[in-house]
Amino acid sequence: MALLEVNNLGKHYNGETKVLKNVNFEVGSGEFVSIIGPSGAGKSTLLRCINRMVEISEGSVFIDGQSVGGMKKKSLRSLRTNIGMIFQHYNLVPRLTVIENVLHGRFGYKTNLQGIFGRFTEKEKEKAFELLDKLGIADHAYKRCDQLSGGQQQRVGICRALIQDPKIILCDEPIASLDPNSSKIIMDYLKKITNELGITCLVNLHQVEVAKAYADRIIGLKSGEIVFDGPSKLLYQEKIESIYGFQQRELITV
Ligand SMILES: Nc1ncnc2c1ncn2[C@@H]1O[C@H](COP(=O)(O)OP(=O)(O)OP(=O)(O)O)[C@@H](O)[C@H]1O
Repeated sequence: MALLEVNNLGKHYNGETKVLKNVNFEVGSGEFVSIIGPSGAGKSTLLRCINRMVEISEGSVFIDGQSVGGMKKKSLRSLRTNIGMIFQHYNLVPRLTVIENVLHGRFGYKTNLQGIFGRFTEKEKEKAFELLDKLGIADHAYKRCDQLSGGQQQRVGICRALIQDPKIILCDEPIASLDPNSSKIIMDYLKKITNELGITCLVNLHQVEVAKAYADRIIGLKSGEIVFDGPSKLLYQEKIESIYGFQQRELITV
């Protein structure tokens, strides 16, 4: 059984034009898949449907055999402990420290009261330090997050996702705000997570050349439809141009 199954997924916002149309694919454990496509193709919406940050309009999404669409609040909260999220703008709490932000990744396992009072076990704190150390930012543990560079903040985002013990990590343009050096560090870590921990990574990317360099498999979206799904090495220039259109040719260097 695939870890993620997306069946005939359709999505419209407010009953208007369909943003996703009949999207079908499966992703197995430990796969590193990149989703590419022009602006507005529906990449973010697809990730949001998978963890139900937005409601699914048609079709179904299964994670580990559980249907995401039909879930009540409590089951959804429990399911989401399996899904790490990494965002373009990090989504950290800027005035809190690095370590506090990482520990936020454990909220899904806490009662509301434990969460409010920030009650974390020694084991959780040790794990948080261990992760920060692995990502090379343990020295910053007690700094406020807004004192860190973008690349460092994204590493905090990765630690926050990992401390959840997720089965899958959804990354929505994780390097769109970063310079090339920081982007490489982040992509290397994401790849490492998949290779060493067997965690599935689904990564939305604008940069086709990065997707080709890192992903085993690429899914190309255009106007809400899958127009390519296959090994990265089979995504040829012609297909890339048909996904993005000729006018954007200069933006795509492969
Ligand atoms: N909350 C919303 N309400 C209404 N329309 C939305 C909403 N979110 C996205 N859309 C529309 O859905 C379409 C797909 O948007 P989405 O953000 O999923 O695309 P994307 O491929 O991730 O784009 P980008 O690469 O620019 O982030 C766009 O036309 C967008 O305007």
